[in-house]
Amino acid sequence: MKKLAKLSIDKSDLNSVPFINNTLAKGDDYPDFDTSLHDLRKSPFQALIKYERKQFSFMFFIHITDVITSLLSAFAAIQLLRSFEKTSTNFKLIDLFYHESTPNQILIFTVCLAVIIFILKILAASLHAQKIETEMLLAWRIPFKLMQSLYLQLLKISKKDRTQYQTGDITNLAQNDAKFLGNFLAHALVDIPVLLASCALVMILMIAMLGKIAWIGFFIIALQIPLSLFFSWIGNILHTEMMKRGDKRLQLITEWIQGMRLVRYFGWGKYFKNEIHEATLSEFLQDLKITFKYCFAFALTLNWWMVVSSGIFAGIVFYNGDRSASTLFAAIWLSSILGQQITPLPWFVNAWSQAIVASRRLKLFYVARIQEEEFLEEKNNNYNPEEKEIIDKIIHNKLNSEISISFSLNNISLRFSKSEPYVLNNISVEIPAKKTLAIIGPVASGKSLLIQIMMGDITPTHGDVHFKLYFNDKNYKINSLSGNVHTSLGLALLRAIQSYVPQEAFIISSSIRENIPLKYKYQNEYYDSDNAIMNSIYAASFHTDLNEFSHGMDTEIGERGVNLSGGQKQRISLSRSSFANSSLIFLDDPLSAVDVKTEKTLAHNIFRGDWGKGKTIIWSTHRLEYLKYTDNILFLDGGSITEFGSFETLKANNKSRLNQFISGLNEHDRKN
Ligand SMILES: Nc1ncnc2c1ncn2[C@@H]1O[C@H](COP(=O)(O)OP(=O)(O)OP(=O)(O)O)[C@@H](O)[C@H]1O
Repeated sequence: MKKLAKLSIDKSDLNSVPFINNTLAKGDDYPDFDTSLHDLRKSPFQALIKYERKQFSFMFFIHITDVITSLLSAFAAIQLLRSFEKTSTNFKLIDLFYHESTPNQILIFTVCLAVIIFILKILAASLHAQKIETEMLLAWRIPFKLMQSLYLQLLKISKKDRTQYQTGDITNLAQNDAKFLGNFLAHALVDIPVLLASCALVMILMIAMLGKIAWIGFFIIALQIPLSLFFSWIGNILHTEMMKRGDKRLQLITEWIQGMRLVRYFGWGKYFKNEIHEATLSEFLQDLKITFKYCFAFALTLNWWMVVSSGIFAGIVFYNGDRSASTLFAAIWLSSILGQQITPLPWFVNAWSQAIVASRRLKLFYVARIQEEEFLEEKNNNYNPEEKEIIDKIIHNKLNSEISISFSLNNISLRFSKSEPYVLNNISVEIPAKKTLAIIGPVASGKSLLIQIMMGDITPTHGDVHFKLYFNDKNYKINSLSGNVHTSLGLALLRAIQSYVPQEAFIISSSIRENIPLKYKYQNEYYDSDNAIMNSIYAASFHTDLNEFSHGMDTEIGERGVNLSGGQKQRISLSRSSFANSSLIFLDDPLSAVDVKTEKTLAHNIFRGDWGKGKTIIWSTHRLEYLKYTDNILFLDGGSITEFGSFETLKANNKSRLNQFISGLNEHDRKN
C-alpha cells in the first residue's frame, strides 16, 4: 500500500505540472472565485456554458462543418451512382452533365466525383479529430475547475453550514458530480444543436431525392422524441437515487478508514463489512437499472434507421415511386445518416439527466453560506488610505515592525440555530497585547468555541470582538489600527499574524520537513532553511524523537501521521506554531497527549522562552500545573464566565472556582 502511495505521488511528476497547466489554460475564460461563486449559485450548468462559450462555439462550428462535409460526400456518392444509370430525371445537374455526354466524359466525371468524395472524407475526419481534441480538453478542465471552486468554497464555508455536509457528500461532489457535468458539457452539449441542424439538412436532402415519400421516414424518426423524453424522465429519477446511494457508500468508507483501528479493536469489522456490502449492493442494483434502461434505449435507437428505410421502401412500393438503384441507395444511405445522427440520443439523454442532477447537487453546496456572508454590513470598518496601505502590508507580510495585538470581547453569545440553546452567553473580556490568557473549565463548557470566535472562524450570534494592532513603522504617522475580527479585513489581518494549534493535530502524508512549514517541496528545492525547521523542532521538544527516525526530517510519516504517536503528532503541530513565529498564538489544549516531563519543557518553552515572548497567547487547557505562567485566567462554565483574574488573585481566594476545580481534581486523584 505504501509502495502504491509512493508511486502515485512521485514528486518527479510535478515537473509536468507547467505543461498540464499550459494545456488546461488554453482559452481559459473563468473569472475569479467570488464572481464565479455568484454564477455557480444560480446554476453550475449555465455558469460553465458561459465560461466555455468560445470553446463551445468553436466545437459547434467544426462539428457542423464536419456534418455538412459528410452530407456533401453522400450527395456526391449518389451522383456517382446516377452517372452510371444516366436515367435520372430528378436532377437538373445530372441532365446538364450527361445529356449528350460521351463515355469518356462520364468516366472523367465519375473519377472527379470519387476524388471529391475522398477529399471530403479526409476533411471530415480531420475536423472530427480537432473536435475530439477540444472535447478532451473540456472533459478535463471542467471537473478540474469545479474541483478548484469546491475546494475554495470548502475553505470559506461558514462553520454553521459546513456541519450539514459529510466528507462522503463532498468527495462525491468533487469526484462524480463534477465529472458527470464535465462529461455532458464536453461530449454532448454541442452535439445536440448539431444533431438538430444535421437532421434538418438530411431531411432537406431526402425530400430533394425521394420526394414526399421521405415524410414517411420523418414520421418514423419523430417517434424517437417522446421515447427519448420518457427515457430522460426515468433517467433523472434513477440517477438522483444513484447519487444518494453513492454518498452513503463514500460516507461509510470514510468512517471505516478513519476508525479502522477502533473497528479492529472493538470487533466491529463484521458490522461495517455488512453495511458497506449493503451500500455497494444497493448502488450496484441501481446501476443495473440505469444500464438496463440505457441498453434498451440504445438498442432501439441504433436500429431505428432500418425501420426508417423499411418505411420508405414500403412508401415507394405503395405510391409506385422511382425504384432505381440510386433512389433505393439514397433511401438507405440517407436513412442511415439520419439514424446515425440520432443514435447517440439515449446517451445524450442519459448524460443530460446525470448533468442536471449533478448541477442541482453542486448548486446546493455552492449556496451554502461562506464566512464573509455571516458578517453584518455595519461591522465593516471604513479605513483611511494610510490604514489601508498598512493593512495591505501586514496581510502581505511586508510591514517593517514587530506587531502585537489586543482583544476586546463585548457580550459574545453563540447558538448554532434558533432551535438550539446558547452555547456561549454574554462573554465580555479584555485581553491585553503581549499577554497570555488561559481558558479553563469543564468539558463542553465552550472553550474551543470561544477560541474559534476570537480567531474569526465562527461569527457570534450576538456581540463583537474588537482587536487593536500595535506596530512601530517609521513610515507611518499612526502606530495602531483597530477593527472588528468578523469583517473581511479583520479576518485577513488576523490570518496574517496568527498561528493555531488545534486539539487534534492535522498531519499531511509527507515528510516531517514538509509537515512543519506545510508547504509542498518541489524536487531539489527547499522553501525554508533547515535551520528554521530544526529550531522549531527543538522548541516543540521533538528533537529526541527525530533522532530515533532513520531518515531524520525526511522520514515519511504516512497518511494522517499513522506512523506517529498522539504526542508526536501534537508536537509536530506545535512546532508549526513555533516555526510561524506569529504575534498571536491560539493553543487549543495541545498538551493533552504529552508526558509530564515533555509538558514541563513545552510549557516552559512557550510561556517562558522565545517562542511566546512578546506574543499574545490564548490557551485553552485542562492541565492546571502551568497556569501560573499565564497572565490571566478565564473560567468558563456552561458557556458563561464564572471567574476572571490572575493566577495569584484566584489562588488567594479560597472560594474561587479555580481552587475548587484544583481541589476537586486532587480529590479525584486521591480516590483513584
Ligand atoms: N457545530 C456545532 N453545532 C452544535 N453544537 C456545537 C457545535 N460545536 C460545538 N457545539 C457544542 O458547543 C458546546 C461547547 O463545545 P466546545 O467544543 O467549545 O467545548 P470545550 O469546552 O472546548 O470542550 P472540551 O474541553 O471537551 O474540549 C458543546 O456542548 C458542543 O456540543
